[in-house]
Amino acid sequence: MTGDAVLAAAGLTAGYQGARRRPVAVVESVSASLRPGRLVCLLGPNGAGKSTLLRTLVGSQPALGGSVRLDGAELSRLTARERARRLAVVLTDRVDVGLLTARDLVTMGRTPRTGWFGALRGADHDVVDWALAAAGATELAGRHVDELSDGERQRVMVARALAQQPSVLVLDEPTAFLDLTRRVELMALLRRLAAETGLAVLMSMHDLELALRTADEIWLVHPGGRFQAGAPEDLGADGSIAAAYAGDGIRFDHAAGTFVTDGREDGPAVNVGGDETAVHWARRAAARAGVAVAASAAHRLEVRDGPPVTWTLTAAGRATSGSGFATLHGRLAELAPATSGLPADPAETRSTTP
Ligand SMILES: Nc1ncnc2c1ncn2[C@@H]1O[C@H](COP(=O)(O)OP(=O)(O)OP(=O)(O)O)[C@@H](O)[C@H]1O
Repeated sequence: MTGDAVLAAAGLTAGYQGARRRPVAVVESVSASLRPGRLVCLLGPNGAGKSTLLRTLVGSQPALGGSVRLDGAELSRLTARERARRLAVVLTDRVDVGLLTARDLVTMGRTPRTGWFGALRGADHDVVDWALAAAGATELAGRHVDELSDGERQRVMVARALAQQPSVLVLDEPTAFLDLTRRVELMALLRRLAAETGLAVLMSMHDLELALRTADEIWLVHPGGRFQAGAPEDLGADGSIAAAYAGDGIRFDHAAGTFVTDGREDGPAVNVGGDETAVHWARRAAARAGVAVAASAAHRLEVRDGPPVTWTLTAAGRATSGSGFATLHGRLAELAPATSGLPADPAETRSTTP
C-alpha cells in the first residue's frame, strides 16, 4: 500500500511512557503514506495528538507500536545524519540564533551533507542560493535572523530546511504566528515547491479552511486518537471534519465549509439555490447567522447574482425578498434564536414583566 511513498506509517501508535513506564497511546492505528510532490495537512482539535504524531513520524520520539519507513528504510534504524539527508523538520519554537545572518542559518542546512567541519564547495553555495530563492528569502540573506519578522523568519527556516535537499519536509504549525496574507503566501510557496521539485510536504495546522482549500490530502486526528486520511472534499462532505471539531458552542458546517458558532445540530436550517456565486456567499451568510445549510431544510432561500444580489427567503409559508447580503443576514439571523449566552437585558426583562 505504500507504493512510491517517501514517508509511510503502518499500524503506528504514537504516545508516551506514562507512570511506571506504562505506555499511553495518544494516536492509534495510523496507516498512511506521503508521496513525492504531495502536500498533506495534519488537522485535529487542540490536544488530539498532532504534535505527538508528527514527532513520532520524524523519529524524535519512539513509536509505541507499528512502523515508520523513510524512503523505504525503517526510520528507527537510520542514523541522525541519514535521516537529515532525507527529512527536514521545521518547528515553530523560536531558537536563539545569536547574530547569525539568514544566509549563515540557511548554510547550516547543508551540514548533514558536508559535516560540521566539511568545507562548502561551489555546488553547496549554489544550493543555498537556490533554497533562499525558492523560499522567497533572497532579499533577507544579509539580515540578522533575530531582527526578522515572524513571517520573514519562517521563510528563512523553510529555506534552511530546503538547503538540506530533503525528500520530505515536515512542518509543525508553520502558519501559527502569521497574519492571513502571510499564511496564504506560505501555503502557496509550499504548494509550488511540492509541484515543481517533487518535495513531499507534511504540515500540521489549525487553519481548517485554508488546509481544505490547499492540501492534496488531509490527515485527521479525532479527539480520542482515531486517525483518518482522505481527500479534503471527502472528509469535509462526509462530516468527518465536522465530527472531529464538534465542540461546545462551535461546529463546522460541512455544507458551507465554515465554522459557525451555533453548536446545536437541531438549529434552524435553510435550503439554498440559485446562481452559483450568489449561492456561495449566501452559504457563508447563513453560517455567520448560525443557520445550517441542508437540502432537506423546510426553509428555502433563492439567490440571484447581482449586483446587487437579490434574494427570496420562504420560511414558515411566508416569502420575504430583498437585495444585498446585509439584509439577508439580518433576516436569516431572525431564524436562529440568540445563542450568545449573555444574560438578558434587565430593561427588557422589566418591560415584559406585568
Ligand atoms: N510528554 C508528554 N507526556 C505525557 N502526555 C503528553 C506529553 N506531551 C503531550 N501529552 C499529551 O498528549 C495529548 C496530545 O498532545 P499533542 O501536543 O500531541 O496535541 P496537539 O493535537 O498537537 O495539540 P495542539 O493543537 O494544542 O498543539 C495531550 O493530551 C497532551 O496533554
